Amino acid sequence: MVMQKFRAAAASNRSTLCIGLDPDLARLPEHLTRDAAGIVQFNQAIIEATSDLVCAYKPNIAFYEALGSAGWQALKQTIASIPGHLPIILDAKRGDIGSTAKAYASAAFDELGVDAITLSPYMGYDSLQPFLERADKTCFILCRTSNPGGDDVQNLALANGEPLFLKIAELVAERWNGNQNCGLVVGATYPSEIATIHQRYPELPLLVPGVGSQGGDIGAVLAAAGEQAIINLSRSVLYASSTSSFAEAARDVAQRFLAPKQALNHP
Ligand SMILES: O=c1ccn([C@@H]2O[C@H](COP(=O)(O)O)[C@@H](O)[C@H]2O)c(=O)[nH]1
Repeated sequence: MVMQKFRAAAASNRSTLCIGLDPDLARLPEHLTRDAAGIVQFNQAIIEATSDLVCAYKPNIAFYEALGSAGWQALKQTIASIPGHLPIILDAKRGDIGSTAKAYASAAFDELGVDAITLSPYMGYDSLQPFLERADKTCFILCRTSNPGGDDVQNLALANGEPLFLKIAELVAERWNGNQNCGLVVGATYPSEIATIHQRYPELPLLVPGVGSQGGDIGAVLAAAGEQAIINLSRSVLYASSTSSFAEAARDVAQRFLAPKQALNHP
């Protein structure tokens, strides 16, 4: 079961930090080439500098797809550079009719070989089934996303007065998690919603983006969900410096993230 891989990495590094590998050509350090080769060098330096501080890495597929086939190769090289004991979450937000979902699942789990993926629930069970059936992989399903526009849909009130995102959490916890391989994506920008979700479904791991660049607060997330929160930082770590010491700067940010957390665990 792949959640064991997350737990083992979190325990050995004493960390629930996930670093998002979202390489933006325009923000690469000045000395690197602004192409797929530059991205691989950049990612490898970030991974080398931080692999003892994280419980996972999360490449967002958009940044690689934007470069066409060279980007796909850069993604594969990045994945190959991540130490095998650290889980890789592909942030792809997939979800489509069953036959297409099957191809998406094969691309992620067989071709790329990642451990986990993000999924959109809005086409329902059959659109997720090819992912959920893979008991050795973890599926993080969008529930309450970090962006302000998430309100437009996720906060719509159902007949019982509750917001739609709570129904998504219920579906995941009570119907889609037969293989015990589901988690939820919940934005750090909504800590009280995280607390509600965590209180109702304490067994579900939570992937929490939105800290740092989007304004979410680590302390509030930890108070809301504690050890169940895998907290993602992307831009605030990756672009801590644009100089040749960018990897050291990234490490510093990651260490600063860990400091209050370790204090929490080991008072
Ligand atoms: O609700 C969501 C779901 C996914 N994301 C993704 O996480 C990272 C966040 O990057 P930062 O630079 O730390 O803001 C990025 O890949 C998003 O696409 C999210 O932000 N919110």
